[in-house]
Amino acid sequence: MKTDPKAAVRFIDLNKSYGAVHVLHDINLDVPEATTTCIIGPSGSGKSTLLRCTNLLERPEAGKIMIGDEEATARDTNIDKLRERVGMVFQHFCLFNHLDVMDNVTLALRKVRKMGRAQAEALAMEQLDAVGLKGFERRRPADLSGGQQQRVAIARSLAMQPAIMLFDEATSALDPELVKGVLELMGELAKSGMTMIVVTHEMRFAREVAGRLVFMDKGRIVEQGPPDEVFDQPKSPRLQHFLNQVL
Ligand SMILES: Nc1ncnc2c1ncn2[C@@H]1O[C@H](COP(=O)(O)OP(=O)(O)OP(=O)(O)O)[C@@H](O)[C@H]1O
Repeated sequence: MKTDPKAAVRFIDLNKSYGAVHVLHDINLDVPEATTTCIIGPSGSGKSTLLRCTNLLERPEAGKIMIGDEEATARDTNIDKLRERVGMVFQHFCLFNHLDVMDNVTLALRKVRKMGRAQAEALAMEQLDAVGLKGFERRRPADLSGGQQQRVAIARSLAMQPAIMLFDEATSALDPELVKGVLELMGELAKSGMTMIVVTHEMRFAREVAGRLVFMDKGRIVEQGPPDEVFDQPKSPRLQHFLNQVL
């Protein structure tokens, strides 16, 4: 296989099943550094599963995932350390509703990183400021809009200073008027040089922000390349059919 020497994440012959259902088939993919790789494809094609394997929320039963020079799928991987390096933002935010914004953002810094409260809060303030939520520190998630909750989730991930960020349909649960702001924030993060893998149904975002686009169908990577090429010159009938439906 031809490999990218600067790959931040490398999936090698990855296979994943849920019981008898084989969901990922022989995935081979290099995710370049400092680039946004968008994964698109029909519902149930395995996009989220691939993302969730990347930080071991799911364990593949065959194949390897390399994060830089380290094999994430090795038996002795320290999962906390892996998730410090590989942050993840979910569709449904996954905030702790009984904690305020500041405590949501600082929790992992204090419990996983063992950082003192003052230092953790200073770091959290920087990130809350960066996502436009300065002044919201003492609010509870229930008192925020969905877009603001998603910004808290992004700030929480960024506070851990990850090398790679995973976004799993981060705007799918938002009211339409709140989608734009979160996509803009993700776009800024991409421009800043963060390595990102983004599962999305937002085709405009994928075209404008992605450096690389990956089309999955039925658990396989069917096509990949620069967004303009994938959108404008789809080779496979499956991608052509998908684009006809979503564009
Ligand atoms: N925890 C699970 N247990 C059993 N089957 C699962 C589980 N998670 C996902 N699946 C199945 O695996 C397949 C791939 O699901 P996945 O969520 O990865 O697809 P997707 O492309 O992200 O879909 P969507 O765009 O709808 O989110 C689907 O058939 C789904 O039903």
